[in-house]
Amino acid sequence: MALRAALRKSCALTGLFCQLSSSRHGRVCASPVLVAQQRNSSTAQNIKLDFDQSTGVAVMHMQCPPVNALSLEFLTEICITVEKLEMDKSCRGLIITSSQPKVFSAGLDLLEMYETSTEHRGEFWRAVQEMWLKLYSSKLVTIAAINGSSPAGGCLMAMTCDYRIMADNPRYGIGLNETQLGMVAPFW
Ligand SMILES: CCCCCCCC/C=C\C/C=C/C(=O)SCCNC(=O)CCNC(=O)[C@H](O)C(C)(C)COP(=O)(O)OP(=O)(O)OC[C@H]1O[C@@H](n2cnc3c(N)ncnc32)[C@H](O)[C@@H]1OP(=O)(O)O
Repeated sequence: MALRAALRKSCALTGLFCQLSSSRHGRVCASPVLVAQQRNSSTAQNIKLDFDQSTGVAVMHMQCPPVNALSLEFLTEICITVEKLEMDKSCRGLIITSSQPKVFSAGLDLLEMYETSTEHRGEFWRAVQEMWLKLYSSKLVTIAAINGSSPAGGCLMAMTCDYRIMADNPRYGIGLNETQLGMVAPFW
């Protein structure tokens, strides 16, 4: 709550918060095709991007059903979207939120690690690393608007943003729980 109050006082971020409730004024950006093709991935189907050029604020709605699990494809889409926004000089802030009910992101897609090849897992973990490094080092002001549960990789994603705001609902959990799955994140 203190964070939210502090942020509300910040003139620089006023536009970003307005965007949370006014994305209908935004325009939808083109799909990030280029890098997707380089990576042999499909275009962004799991992200709805509202970008209001008058405020310079983009809202990335994650809509990868059912729970925004971070698959290789979805991680790639997220990275490409951030890259494209960073290349747009009129963009200064990014809000990341979820279109899925009750879940911000369920974290890494467990199916990417189950009975997949060593090579695939290598590519997957590189994409994980790239996602959080890209967000963490972004020149954009980044805000995670956490409107649902956000375990493990979902929490990581939120942590790498500059600010986090979480819906006040006791049913929504957030934290680094991956060790409970016997999972230790690799070094980077
Ligand atoms: C600043 C740098 C610091 C570095 C720190 C390092 C941090 C470590 C980095 C990475 C490690 C991260 C590892 C992971 O993320 S592993 C994944 C961990 N995630 C979980 O354990 C979440 C498990 N899921 C849940 O708890 C719940 O599903 C829920 C709360 C997200 C949603 O609950 P609910 O609405 O009740 O839905 P369901 O449980 O019924 O699920 C619906 C559907 O979705 C499937 N599903 C859920 N989670 C995942 C997932 N992670 N991957 C793939 N699929 C998932 C679930 O199986 C259901 O499928 P269905 O039966 O076919 O319908």
